[in-house]
Amino acid sequence: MMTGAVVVAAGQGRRMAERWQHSPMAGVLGAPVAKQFLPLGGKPVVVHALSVFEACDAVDAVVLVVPEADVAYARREVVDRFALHKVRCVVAGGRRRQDSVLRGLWSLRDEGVDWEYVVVHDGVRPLVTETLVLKVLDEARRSGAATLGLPVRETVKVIDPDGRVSLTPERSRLWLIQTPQAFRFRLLLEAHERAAARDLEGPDDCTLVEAMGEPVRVVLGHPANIKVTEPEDLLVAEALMGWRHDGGMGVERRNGS
Ligand SMILES: Nc1ccn([C@@H]2O[C@H](COP(=O)(O)OP(=O)(O)OP(=O)(O)O)[C@@H](O)[C@H]2O)c(=O)n1
Ligand SMILES: C[C@](O)(CO)[C@H](O)COP(=O)(O)O
Repeated sequence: MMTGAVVVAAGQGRRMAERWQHSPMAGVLGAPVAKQFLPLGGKPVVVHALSVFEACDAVDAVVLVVPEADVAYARREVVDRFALHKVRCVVAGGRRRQDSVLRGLWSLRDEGVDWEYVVVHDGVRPLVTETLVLKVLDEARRSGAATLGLPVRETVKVIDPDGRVSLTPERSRLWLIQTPQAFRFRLLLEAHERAAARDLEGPDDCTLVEAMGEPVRVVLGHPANIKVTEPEDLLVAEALMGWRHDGGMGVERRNGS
C-alpha cells in the first residue's frame, strides 16, 4: 500500500509581505524572505513539516512544490542540506494553491508507482506531528477522503463589504480546517483534473472532492498545527515549538494527539 505526500510551498506569502515592515519580525530578521524559507527554530519553515514526513514510516515518498524561481535553491538548501531522502522531486508550483497541488500529484504519478493514498500538506504548517499525519491517513484508508479540523471556538459572522453583519451561522456545525488532508490517490487526482477542466476553485483539496459528490470526513486536528500566514505567527510557532521541546506544556501528551 504505497502512500505519497505532496508538500506545497509555492505561495507568494502576500499577507506576510504586506504586514512585514510593521511587525516586530522586521527588526529581528530584516528583509522579508518567502515565508516558507524563513528561519524558525534554526531551520527554514518548510523543513519542519518535511522532517515529519521523513520520519513517518507510513509515507513512502514526498514531492515538494516551490515557486519556479526557487526550485534549485530548495533542492540545495532544503532537501540536500537537511538530508531529506524521501523527497523524490522538487517541482515548480502554479498560480493558485490547487495548481501547485496538481503539479505535485502529476509528479507522483510520473514516478510510475501505483500510489494508493496521498497526503497533502501546507509547507507553512511547521507544527504538524506524525500522530496527526497517521490520524488523517487512517481515516482516509477507511473512507477515501479525510481532513483535520477543529471545532470553532468563537462566534463567526458573515459581514457585508460595508461592515454590516448579514448572518451569524450556528456555531455547533462550524469547523476550522487544517492540513494534512489525505485521500485515495486516484480520487484526488480525478478531483483536481476535473476542477482544472471545469475551472472550479477550492481553498483546499477536500473542496474539490466534495464537488464530485464524494464524502469527506473530518477528524480532530490540533490547535498547535497553525498556518504561518502573518508575521506574528512566526512568534507563536516559535513559542509552541519551545514548549514542545521543553515538554513544558506537554501539548502532545496531554491531548493525546
Ligand atoms: N500558488 C500557491 C499558493 C499557495 N501555495 C501553498 O499553499 C499553502 C497555504 O497557502 P497560504 O498560507 O495562503 O500561502 P501563500 O499563498 O504563500 O500566502 P498568501 O495567500 O498570503 O499570499 C502554503 O504552504 C503555500 O506555499 C502553493 O503551493 N502554491
Ligand atoms: C488548505 C488550508 O490550509 C486549510 O485551512 C487553507 O484553505 C489554505 O488557504 P490559503 O488561503 O491558501 O492560506
